[in-house]
Amino acid sequence: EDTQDPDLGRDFDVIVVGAGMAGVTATRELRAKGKRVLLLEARNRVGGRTWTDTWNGHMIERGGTWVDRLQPHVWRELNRYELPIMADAGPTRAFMPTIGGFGEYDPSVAYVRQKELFTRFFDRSTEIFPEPFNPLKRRDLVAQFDGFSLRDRLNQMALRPEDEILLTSWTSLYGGTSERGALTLIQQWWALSGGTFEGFHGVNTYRPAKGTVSILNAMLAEAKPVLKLNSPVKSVVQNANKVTVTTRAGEAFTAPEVIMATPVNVWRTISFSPALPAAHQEATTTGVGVPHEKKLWIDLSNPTDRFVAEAPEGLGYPICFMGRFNDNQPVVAFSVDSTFDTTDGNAVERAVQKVIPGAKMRDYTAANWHVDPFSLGAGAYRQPNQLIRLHAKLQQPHGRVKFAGADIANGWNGYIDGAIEDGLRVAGSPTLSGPAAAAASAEERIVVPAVNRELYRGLGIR
Ligand SMILES: Cc1cc2nc3c(=O)[nH]c(=O)nc-3n(C[C@H](O)[C@H](O)[C@H](O)COP(=O)(O)OP(=O)(O)OC[C@H]3O[C@@H](n4cnc5c(N)ncnc54)[C@H](O)[C@@H]3O)c2cc1C
Repeated sequence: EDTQDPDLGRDFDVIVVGAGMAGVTATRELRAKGKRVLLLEARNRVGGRTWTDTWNGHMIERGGTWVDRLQPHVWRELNRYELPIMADAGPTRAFMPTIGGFGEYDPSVAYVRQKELFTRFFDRSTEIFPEPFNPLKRRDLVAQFDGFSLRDRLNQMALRPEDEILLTSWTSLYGGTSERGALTLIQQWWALSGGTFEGFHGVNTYRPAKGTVSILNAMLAEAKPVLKLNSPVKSVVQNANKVTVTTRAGEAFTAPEVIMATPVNVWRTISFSPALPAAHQEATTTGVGVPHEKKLWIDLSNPTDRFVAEAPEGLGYPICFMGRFNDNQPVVAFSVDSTFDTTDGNAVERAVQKVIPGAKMRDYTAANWHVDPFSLGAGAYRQPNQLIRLHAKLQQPHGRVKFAGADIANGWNGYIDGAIEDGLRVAGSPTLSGPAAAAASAEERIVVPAVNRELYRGLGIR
């Protein structure tokens, strides 16, 4: 829908490539500054790695879901547009790994031991990230830990097996594998969460009641850019005066400035002239998005109650995390297992039954973010040494081409909040940290359902 001047034609002030949270935020900011903006999106929808969809009559999020007041950029947007949020009701049963299989617990007691272990795991995190929106503030300390994988940290702790398996559902899910993921990113998230277990897990409690897409729709309604869907960009060619962006269909547009708000992993599928700088090439080749991540929505006829299950890494569980968080909603499950074929319904049911023997599946749907050509991975998760080697460089422009996204954000890297933060940054708008972040987190123009932060994930009180 062309809501800007229809005579704009093919020449714009700025072309933004990618209508995820970062690209849409940058677009809104640039429109507020009076720029003529073309927003080019490859898919037939906005949202990218957030995707509010309908399945069997349920509203589901196939990608990013949870938001929290500790995430000031997204919190400010929810308040700005007065978008309602809901709290998950939370599980009534927790299945936690034990050496002999799974133990079933009351959620209020299931996490006592895990809290102790997490707190030890994160040890010096708030010292390493004293200003968590400025990850290189203590570059000297970061340098001591940046080479560590999550697995290195687990090994260093020399845990008893019955304790280690309480952590590896999380280290595998976040890192893709514990070997692949960098310790420093999860340490930074811990610092962003206030350095507590309740904060760290609590950020997965609230969700936009009308879907993550409600944030994007509100921004787009305000910005009214020229938005072209179904327009995958094939090449980005710059000369001294302008940049020409060409879609796979051969449509060409020009602007003096281009913002690449696609996932880092997708850069390698786009032809840049001149070629990308070395750091950008390294990042897109080695990858930052969690590989092989699949998110499934599963309709189980048994069990039908609210539960959560965490499966350890390396013991043959294709699903590492699974739960029903609200009554009468399908079960959500995550997998980072490269061998798990989610097109095979029998394999999916077997994977569920590995965690809950006797479970019965009626139907399921899966999003495989790794094979999706416009994400080539799930949420970002850095690998060891990428923070010091690459982070600052990836935010640098390449001539007239700038880069944005959750994958390269300063604060909540890999989250919706990071995408919004980085959209602000690339558009030259202030980002939030310190007292400004605290003020945004304190905003209460929306109703915030009460939750009990003493309980795992801040269970909703119903
Ligand atoms: C399964 C899953 C669960 C998650 N859970 C959470 C969560 O609970 N909370 C949270 O905060 N975050 C979560 N995340 C992370 C969060 O969704 C992302 O970090 C964030 O949405 C990324 O936003 P972005 O704008 O940086 O990138 P994207 O959302 O990937 O946007 C990039 C856009 O670029 C487009 N594009 C790609 N290639 C081209 C091309 N060649 N031409 C034109 N356009 C192109 C894409 O289609 C896309 O729309 C999750 C992610 C996944 C995958």
